[in-house]
Order: sequence, then structure tokens, then C-alpha cells
Amino acid sequence: MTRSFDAIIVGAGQAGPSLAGRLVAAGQKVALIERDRIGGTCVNTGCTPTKALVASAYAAHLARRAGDYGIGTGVVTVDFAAVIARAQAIASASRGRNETWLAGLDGLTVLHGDAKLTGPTSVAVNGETLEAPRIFLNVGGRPNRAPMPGLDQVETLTNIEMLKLETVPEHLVVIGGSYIGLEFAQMFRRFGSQVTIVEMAPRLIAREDPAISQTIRAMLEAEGISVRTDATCIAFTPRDGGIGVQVDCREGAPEVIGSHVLMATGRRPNTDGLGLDAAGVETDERGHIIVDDTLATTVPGIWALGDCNGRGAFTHTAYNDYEIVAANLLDGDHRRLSQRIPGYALYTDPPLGRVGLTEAQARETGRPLLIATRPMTRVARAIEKGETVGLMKIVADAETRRILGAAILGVGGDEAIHGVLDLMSADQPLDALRWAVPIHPTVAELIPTLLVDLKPA
Ligand SMILES: Cc1cc2nc3c(=O)[nH]c(=O)nc-3n(C[C@H](O)[C@H](O)[C@H](O)COP(=O)(O)OP(=O)(O)OC[C@H]3O[C@@H](n4cnc5c(N)ncnc54)[C@H](O)[C@@H]3O)c2cc1C
Ligand SMILES: NC(=O)c1ccc[n+]([C@@H]2O[C@H](COP(=O)([O-])OP(=O)(O)OC[C@H]3O[C@@H](n4cnc5c(N)ncnc54)[C@H](O)[C@@H]3O)[C@@H](O)[C@H]2O)c1
Repeated sequence: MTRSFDAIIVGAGQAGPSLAGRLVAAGQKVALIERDRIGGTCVNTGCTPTKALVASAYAAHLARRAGDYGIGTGVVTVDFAAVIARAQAIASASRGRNETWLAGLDGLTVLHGDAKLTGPTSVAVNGETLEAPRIFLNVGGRPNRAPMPGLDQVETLTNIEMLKLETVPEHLVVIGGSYIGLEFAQMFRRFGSQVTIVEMAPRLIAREDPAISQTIRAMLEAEGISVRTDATCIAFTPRDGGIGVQVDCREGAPEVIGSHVLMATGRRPNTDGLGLDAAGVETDERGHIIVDDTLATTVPGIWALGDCNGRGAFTHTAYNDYEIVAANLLDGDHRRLSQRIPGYALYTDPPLGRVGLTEAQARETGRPLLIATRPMTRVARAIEKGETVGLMKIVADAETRRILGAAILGVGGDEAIHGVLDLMSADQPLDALRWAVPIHPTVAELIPTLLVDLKPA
């Protein structure tokens, strides 16, 4: 049996549902196919539950530090079952809101099944064929367990299984010191685990400037987390009562024994098994779908949005992909991927808010630079809150007087960075903010001060 639609959307993650909403509002007949849970990674096993867990971990940490503020709490305990239940409840409420909204959309057919392209205008799902002149792929990604010796002999966890744990691991060994690894490492330390982070690069979150990596390492070590970098010969061995992880070839204890191992070594796109060959859609060497500046694939009439196109790896980039596609197809707009200013946050405590280029990337451009930094120990709000770890940094182009990038590693950094992000998005010179009158006491109030402090570097 073949059913015809105006558009087929594969994947109900961060772009698909919103696009479905816009298309049906424009009078189109749309099929939205999801093989797992509505909401995709972010809602079910990513942003939403992990940020809920980060909040619980912060509560435990602050309670333990209550004496610093003149407050007594007694012994602080962690009810891990309640912590997980809270995170799952927040995620399922979010999923439920999405499901209810989608179910109420006239013109939308939601199908639960594994979709596969069978041609440039056709998709097979649950034994039937759907036809449409436009197909939108929003298939996301999944954890990538980097191949390592012994991996097949031991049981390891990903972010998905971490959310199903019933007890706090005695010793959590985290392989990979980037977003997933660092967020889980800190939260589980605060829940009571012994934690070791094992990273093959010379420093944690190695895409950031060295001062950021060093500060994050120091703040994690101050909480009792053990960090092993330069771990280029990781291997696993089953051991009595745990998993032996060979972590270092040159110095330090050569092996740590963990009760649990979290693999946080990146993600891979869900493009294998999607039938891309049958439609002629091309991918790059990592399996990401190749798209142009409008998110169009190599096959006319097929677009790829979100993590599966490798042009973003965040919920807000997936959502922005939807905005670009919808604006161009439905509003006669001319929005482009290249107009996007890259911004993101790492939700450790304190968080790292980031936008644009790092200093290293800015130097590679060969442009004359202006740089200003400020430690959080000189930010009134941070001092008052008793959370002075971190630094703020802005890098600007001395000629164009445009900000090239910024980092705020500190309390409220995920929010305050938007002051810079918005200025960059508006394509305004840094002088536009110099005379702004920010609110005291905030972290963001130091952004105009930093702009005044910019010096050739
Ligand atoms: C632990 C963790 C924490 C994160 N935290 C953050 C954060 O704080 N902030 C942030 O911005 N980002 C975060 N991310 C990243 C964020 O989750 C992703 O960037 C985002 O979900 C990508 O959205 P997407 O729509 O591209 O894909 P997804 O959300 O992965 O959705 C894709 C959907 O497609 C479905 N699908 C795949 N193949 C098929 C098929 N053949 N047929 C039918 N359906 C299919 C999948 O089941 C899935 O539901 C986090 C990720 C993880 C893993
Ligand atoms: N706050 C956020 O926005 C957030 C939070 C979590 C996840 N995410 C998204 O999820 C995606 C996946 O996150 P991630 O942290 O798993 O991936 P990542 O690609 O950011 O980092 C993987 C880390 O693992 C290390 N690594 C890779 N292979 C290794 C090996 N063999 N041995 C030891 N270390 C190894 C890398 O050097 C790197 O530090 C990211 O793209 C990110 O966008 C975002």
C-alpha cells in the first residue's frame, strides 16, 4: 500500500516536530515518523534529564557547603532513586507535552516505526510505502563507543544506561573528558561516587583555550575527581569486583579499577540503515549527511536537519536548522546556515558559556586581536554568591571592532554569555555595548567593562 503526502519527516527530535507544525499550518499533509520516543535525544536521554540531574547534584553540593554561608543542614544524604525519578519525571512531562501537541495537529500523521528511504521521493515504514515530493531527515545520532582493546569483554555504559542506574556507582570511570564526560563526572562525584576521568587528549575539553581546560580540571580535582589525560593506550580487563581500565602508558598508576565505566567518546549519526543509497543522498566519511548552506542534501527535494548533518551538535543548532528550512520554504526568506553564530554551554558547575572563536582559532585567522580577561574572583556577584571559580574572556578584531568570540566560565556563565552572543548576532561593533548600563550585581554587568579593558594581544 502507498500513501501520498506533501512532506515526510523522519525523526521527531529537535527539528522534525516544529517543522511538522509549520508545514501543516501552511495547509500541507505531513507524515512524521519516529522509531523511538517523541522528543529524541534531548528530551529523553540528553539535555533534559541531564540538566535535571545537574540541578540535583548542585543542590547536594550547596547543602554540603551550607556552613560557608552560615547555614546548618545536618548530614547531607542523596536519595538516588528520588534523584533519578525527578529527572525522568521532568523528561517524560516534556515528552508528553510534545506528544499531545503533535496529536492535535490537523493534517499530521504520526507513525511509530523505523523509516528507510527507498527512493528520492519514497520512504518505507512498518511494511508500507509513503510518497512525498519533499523529505526531511532529522534522524540525530547515538553514542559512539570508540573501539578499544577489551571493550567487548566488559560491560560499559552510555548516557542512556546512566539514566537507568538504580544505585550510585562506587567508582565511576569516565572515558572522554568533554561535554558528556565532564557533566556526568561532576554530578556523580556529588552523588557520592569516586570518579576518574580518562581522556586521550593532553587536556580536558581540548577544543577550548588552555586556561579554560586548566581551570575546569582544577575545579573538578578540588572536588576529589581524579583526572588522567594523555591516555593513549586505554584498554579494558574484567577484574574481580569491577573493570580494570588501563589508563596510562607513561606515568601514574597504569590501571584503575572501576565499578562502572561510562563511554563518553562522542556520537555518530543515525544514517546507517536509513537507505540513503537508494535515494542517492551522499554522506561524508563520518556518516554525516552532506548539506549545502540551506540544509539541502545532494538530492533535490531532500533536506537534512540537526545532528545528522554534522553542522551542529546541539539542540539549539537542530532547532535553528528547522528555522532556516521553514523560513526559506514557507516565508520566501533567504536564511543560510553560515549566518549562524556558534554558541554553546558546558553544564558543569560553574558552567562554561561560549560563543564564536576561541583565542587559538582567532589567532589562526591572522587578524589583529584585542583581548580582555577577568577572573571571577573580581566579579561582585560571584563573590557574594560564594562561587568565584572561573574567568571571563573576550577576543575582538582590532580593525573591524567586531567581537570574534567569548568565554564565561563562572556562575551564571551560560546565561551571561548571551549578552555577547546577541551583540555578535546583531553584527554590531563592540563600541555599541560600551555605554550600556547593565544591572548590578550581575555577571553580565562585567561585559561592557571587559570591552573597555580590551588590549592588543
Ligand atoms: C547526555 C547528553 C546531554 C546533552 N545535553 C545538551 C545540552 O545541554 N544542550 C544542547 O544543546 N544539546 C545537548 N545535547 C545534544 C542534543 O541532545 C542533540 O544535539 C539534539 O538532541 C539533536 O537533535 P536532533 O533533532 O538532531 O536529533 P535527536 O534528538 O537525536 O532526534 C532524532 C530522532 O530521530 C529518530 N530516528 C532516527 N532514525 C530514525 C529512523 N530511521 N526512523 C525513524 N526515526 C528515526 C530517533 O529515534 C530520534 O528520536 C546532549 C546530548 C546528550 C547525549
Ligand atoms: N552541554 C551541552 O550542550 C552538551 C552536553 C552533552 C552532550 N552534548 C553533545 O553531545 C555530543 C557528544 O558529547 P561527547 O562529550 O560524548 O563527545 P565529544 O565529541 O564532545 O568529546 C569526546 C571526548 O572523548 C575523547 N575521546 C575520543 N575517543 C577517545 C578514546 N578512544 N579514548 C579516550 N578519550 C577519547 C575526545 O578527545 C573528546 O574529549 C557533543 O557533540 C555535544 O554537542 C552537548
